[in-house]
Amino acid sequence: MIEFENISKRYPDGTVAVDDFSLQIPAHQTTVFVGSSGCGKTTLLRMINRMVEPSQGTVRIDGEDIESKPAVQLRRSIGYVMQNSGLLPHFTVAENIATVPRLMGSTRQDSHKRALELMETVGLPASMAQRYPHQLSGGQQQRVGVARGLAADPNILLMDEPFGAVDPIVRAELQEELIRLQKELGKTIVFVTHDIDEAFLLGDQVVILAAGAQKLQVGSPSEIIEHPADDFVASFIGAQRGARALRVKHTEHGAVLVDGQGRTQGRLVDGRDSQ
Ligand SMILES: Nc1ncnc2c1ncn2[C@@H]1O[C@H](COP(=O)(O)OP(=O)(O)OP(=O)(O)O)[C@@H](O)[C@H]1O
Repeated sequence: MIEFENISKRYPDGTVAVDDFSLQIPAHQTTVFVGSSGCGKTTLLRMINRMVEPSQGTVRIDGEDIESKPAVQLRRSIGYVMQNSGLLPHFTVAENIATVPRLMGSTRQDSHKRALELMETVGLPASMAQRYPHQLSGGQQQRVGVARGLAADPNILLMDEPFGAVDPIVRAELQEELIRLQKELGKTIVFVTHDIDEAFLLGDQVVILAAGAQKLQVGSPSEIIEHPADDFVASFIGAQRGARALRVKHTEHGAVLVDGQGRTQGRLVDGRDSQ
């Protein structure tokens, strides 16, 4: 479990990016920080692996204050995937993935083997191992980024808008792939996005944030959709429009559900809760 306790971050120029933020992030689940640009999502994420040091407060991992751990060691033990994959342009795919195991002391041969295993895990053919990042599509580069994030077999994986720069079709593919991976690996994932649909799709716990990392609501997607904390959250999650504004339409073959654009989304099979 990751805990933020009364965390604030004031940057040297005086910007208060995070103002007294507390949260518990359960292990083996996906927690998503969602909010508009500049609300402090990246700052929060980077305080988990000490890329950013808080001005006040404590971050704990499994009960232990992370300040007690050397920053470099902590950073290497936590996976980090960022928006533009962050791949080293003069390293091949395999070399990019193998960097972390190499830094952690694995032999060249073992690290290469690990890189090939991870390529398979994230759905990349082994034939791409010797390519350079510029010889891959944006979606493939992001897969390499995810493989690299997993290379140290971390318990925690931090993902900062990892699918923000790819087109919607590839994005949907990567999201499905992450859901599949997470079922298999059960990591503690902390994911940052400004896309509420992505947050609801991927998050077990969704944290809706406003400026200064102010928590507007924390809950499962169902809790938030069923009980938005206030009108602002209701409007932010699009409760009254688009894919979440479902209406019942009666047809001669029974009731169907129609979204805000009038498109049929499914058939109403039963009035009771179903799991
Ligand atoms: N190194 C820095 N020095 C000064 N201010 C910073 C620094 N990094 C971030 N900020 C400011 O802190 C606030 C929060 O930034 P942060 O990057 O955490 O937000 P974000 O929610 O991740 O935004 P985005 O979605 O645009 O990436 C913003 O006002 C930003 O300008």
